[in-house]
Amino acid sequence: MIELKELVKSYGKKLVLNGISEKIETGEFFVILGPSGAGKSTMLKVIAGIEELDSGSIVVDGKDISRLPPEKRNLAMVFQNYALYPNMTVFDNIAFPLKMKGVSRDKIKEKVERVARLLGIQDLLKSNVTKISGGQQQRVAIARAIVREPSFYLLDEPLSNLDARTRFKARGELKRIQKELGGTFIYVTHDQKEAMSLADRVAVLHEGKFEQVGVPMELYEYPRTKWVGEFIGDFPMNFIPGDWLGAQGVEIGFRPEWVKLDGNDFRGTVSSMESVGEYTYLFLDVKDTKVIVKGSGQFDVGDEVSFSINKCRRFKDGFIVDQK
Ligand SMILES: Nc1ncnc2c1ncn2[C@@H]1O[C@H](COP(=O)(O)OP(=O)(O)OP(=O)(O)O)[C@@H](O)[C@H]1O
Repeated sequence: MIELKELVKSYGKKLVLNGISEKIETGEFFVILGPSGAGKSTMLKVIAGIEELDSGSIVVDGKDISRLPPEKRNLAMVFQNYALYPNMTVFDNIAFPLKMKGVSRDKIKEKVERVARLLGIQDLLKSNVTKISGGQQQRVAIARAIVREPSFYLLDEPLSNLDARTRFKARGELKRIQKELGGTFIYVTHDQKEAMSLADRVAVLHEGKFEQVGVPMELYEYPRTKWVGEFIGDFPMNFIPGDWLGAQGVEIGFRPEWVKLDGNDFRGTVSSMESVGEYTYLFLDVKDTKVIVKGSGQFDVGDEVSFSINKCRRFKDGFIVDQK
């Protein structure tokens, strides 16, 4: 288990991590999600020991590693740009950390071949790393991290250089590899889709704190704050004054698909639209508020649409009131 205890980190006057605590289970795929500049990379750097904490501690399997230098922390880090050694073969890249440790040649061969098989790159071992695709390079980077058998892994948006389709495939692969390894992954991304599809649990980083930590469905269904409701989802959660539905002193939050079109509670005018396959997201002006609803069929800007809300959550002072 990895315990993050009251992590605080600032750069000059800028407080980036403002007392973060969480326990990450062994074998968990833990994703830290936040917008650009939220402090995700900083979080990984303090765990890795590349940046020093102002205060707080990191305890791994009961041992405080916070004051250890990076190389003594027994973790592996995979970055956005894989930083592979360009003039070496795939084999030599993967073997590199083992050579540094003085592992014997036979043992290196055995280990490299094993991780290469795990990642499906066994046929590329003799290739130069600059002559393989981005997706393959990414696997080499992961193989190089895995081969050291670290106690856990830190991944900083490792899929962000891949095109959308390869990325989708790579996510599935990564999840499979993680399960096969039984490794603990701490993975940071600003892409909520990626977070939702990979994570056992997601931590939403906002203003130096984990604003919510939970399984993906929980974050989607019961966002702890309005901010999380707007941040998670292909489209933000809608918010309307409670009194529209007869509820005083609260705001009502609902997802675009939690409505029934042609229902008779509200009317709105289509101001724009976005088609996603067979569905269309309609951006409506309803009274003085913007509301997004999901529909199917033909619509035009300027159309009048009526709808009712099937499911909703109540929020007070920015926080959810309804419990699961
Ligand atoms: N070495 C540094 N010196 C000063 N400020 C820094 C340093 N590194 C990061 N920051 C600042 O700390 C904040 C958090 O940066 P960080 O890179 O951790 O964010 P991030 O969530 O990873 O962003 P992104 O998704 O854009 O990579 C930013 O405001 C950034 O400008």
